[in-house]
Amino acid sequence: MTQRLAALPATAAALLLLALGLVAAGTPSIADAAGSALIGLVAVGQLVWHLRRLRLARLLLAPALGWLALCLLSYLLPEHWIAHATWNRLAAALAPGSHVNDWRPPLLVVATLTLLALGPLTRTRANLGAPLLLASAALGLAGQLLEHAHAHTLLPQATDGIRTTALACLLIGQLIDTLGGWRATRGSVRRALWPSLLLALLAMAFWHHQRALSDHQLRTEVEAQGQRLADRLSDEIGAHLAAMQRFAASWEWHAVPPPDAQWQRQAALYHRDFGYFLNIAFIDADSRIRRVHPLTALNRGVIGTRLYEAQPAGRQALGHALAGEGIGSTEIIGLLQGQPGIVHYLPVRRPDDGDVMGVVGMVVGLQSLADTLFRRVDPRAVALTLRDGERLLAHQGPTERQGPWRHATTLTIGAKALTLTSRPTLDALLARRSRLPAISLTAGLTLAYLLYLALFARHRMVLQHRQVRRSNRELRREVRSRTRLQQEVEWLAEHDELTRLPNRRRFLQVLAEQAATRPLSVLLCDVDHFKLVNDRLGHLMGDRYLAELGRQGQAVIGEAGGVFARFGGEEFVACLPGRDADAAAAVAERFRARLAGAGLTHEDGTPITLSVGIASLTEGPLVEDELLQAADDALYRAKSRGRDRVEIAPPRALPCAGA
Ligand SMILES: Nc1nc2c(ncn2[C@@H]2O[C@H](COP(=O)(O)OP(=O)(O)OP(=O)(O)O)[C@@H](O)[C@H]2O)c(=O)[nH]1
Repeated sequence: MTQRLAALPATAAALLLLALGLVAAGTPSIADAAGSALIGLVAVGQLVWHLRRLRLARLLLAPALGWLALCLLSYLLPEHWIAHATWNRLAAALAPGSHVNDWRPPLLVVATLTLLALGPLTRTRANLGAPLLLASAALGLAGQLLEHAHAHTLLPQATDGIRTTALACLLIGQLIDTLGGWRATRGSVRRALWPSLLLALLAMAFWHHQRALSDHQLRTEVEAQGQRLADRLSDEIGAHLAAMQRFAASWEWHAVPPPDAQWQRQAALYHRDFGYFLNIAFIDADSRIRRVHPLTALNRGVIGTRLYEAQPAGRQALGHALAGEGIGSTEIIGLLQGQPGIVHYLPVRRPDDGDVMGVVGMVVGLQSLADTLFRRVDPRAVALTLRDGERLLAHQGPTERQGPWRHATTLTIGAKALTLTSRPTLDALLARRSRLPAISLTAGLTLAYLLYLALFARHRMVLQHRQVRRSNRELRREVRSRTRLQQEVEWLAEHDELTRLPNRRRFLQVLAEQAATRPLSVLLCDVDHFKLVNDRLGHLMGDRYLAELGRQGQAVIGEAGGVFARFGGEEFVACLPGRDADAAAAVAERFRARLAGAGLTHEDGTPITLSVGIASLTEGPLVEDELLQAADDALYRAKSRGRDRVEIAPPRALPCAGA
């Protein structure tokens, strides 16, 4: 309860931060709003979870997880399965003009949020992997903080400070709330967490390395592609210079000015092949324009114009060519066609004396040249610019959502060095970007999660097995002690504890077992004046006497093949199967004699004596009570006749068969 309350402020702080961030941004971009909404959804889900409205929390977190799953898929699925453009179309359907990157946070943020959203769904249960999810989320967050040092990557993985802090608040809230729940299984959590966390860390390090490698490769490709493009354009420029020279050389055998029809025909061919030759003119030695192609209304007006006066910017280049010093090229000048361009002047010499009889003027429109050169490049994938220093001469492709890398190279047109810059668009780069790092990260984190589950379950099983073994051992010990007790109880039920002889009950069983044995004698023995022993020597000594008496009797009766038992008090009984009365009397006498020598004496030194009554059965059925009664009667007689003697019950006193 206390933990739950302590977790609430952290989660509430996350929501507050997000709200403040949105308010401070004024009109936030779709990316900002979507990122905050996603974190906010998880935060509200977690807040409700802290309040233990688990069902509602699940309802709130499910859409967030669905959104995150889509983001993850957009990072993982190969381009030929779902193209980057398709994801962009999906994004545009959600909000016109938006792109997939507006709706999906960086991969590391997606991973952290997914792990945080899964936390409440596992409900703090260590056996469902909650500790690893939280620890991996912490790793993801740490990765985002470190990511600020790697801003040169294609897509930085860190989100802004407010959202990163909000994520940290969510993490702290969850940690406070869940820590207590793992106390019961902390041993297993510790065992499972470290190896799997190490695997998660390795997955992140591997992802980072792979991403840097793949970005480096992509960047190298961009540079190579830019260089290939520059080479192609240089070739094209080389081709048009050669064509210009061929064209100028073809007029050396003609009159001045060349015949107009022929001029128009020849120039038209070049104009068709090199569309950026906006005008092709023949200028005589007096710098007057004599022929021009195409014959547009504008061009008709310039025929006869003296270029020295009409075009001061080109005077030097024209003079250079007319003086026979080679091709003269102007600086970049504004053309009548409304675009920047260069005019090349190529001298036409008389074949006999080599004098310059005129020049061919080629007006190259730089925008048209760029259009021709750029035509082979997809304007959606690469933005191209042609610059003269800072001055933009031509541009093709988008100006927004450009990738972070550009390739610049120098193109020389005549004497002019221009800069050609190619910059692939972000979407083109993302479409070409390898999915392998994202797959590595996702697979690594999943493996770490599975490893955690396996190690945790294994450790729990080991503990349970240990517990079962301990219980088994205790159970076996209990069974042994109960068996011992049972045996003792059983023994006590049939024996006398003091003398360790069979008791009355056992004796009666033994007697019953001998029911068919004839002759069968029973001896009832009673210690004489035993009360005196107790009174004078004490009960303890009386007990010792009884125990010794038992041993002596057991020895004598056992020797005779009988059973000796304690009948009660100081009374003993013996059963002698196969012995008649006389044989039993002889055994009784042996017992008395042995007792006399056993050293058991009264206080005055007189030996302890014994009175014995014997009853024998030679025929007929055994009736135990009657046989014992007869022996008791005989004992009584022995007592009354002075004790320390053996008396035999008269045979007639015994029951007869059928009597
Ligand atoms: N120490 C001890 N005394 C016992 C035990 N069982 C019975 N006695 C005693 O045995 C004595 C029996 O006394 P009595 O029955 O009066 O007989 P007696 O003194 O032996 O005299 P007679 O049998 O008539 O010769 C009593 O004092 C009992 O207390 C026992 O287990 N231990």
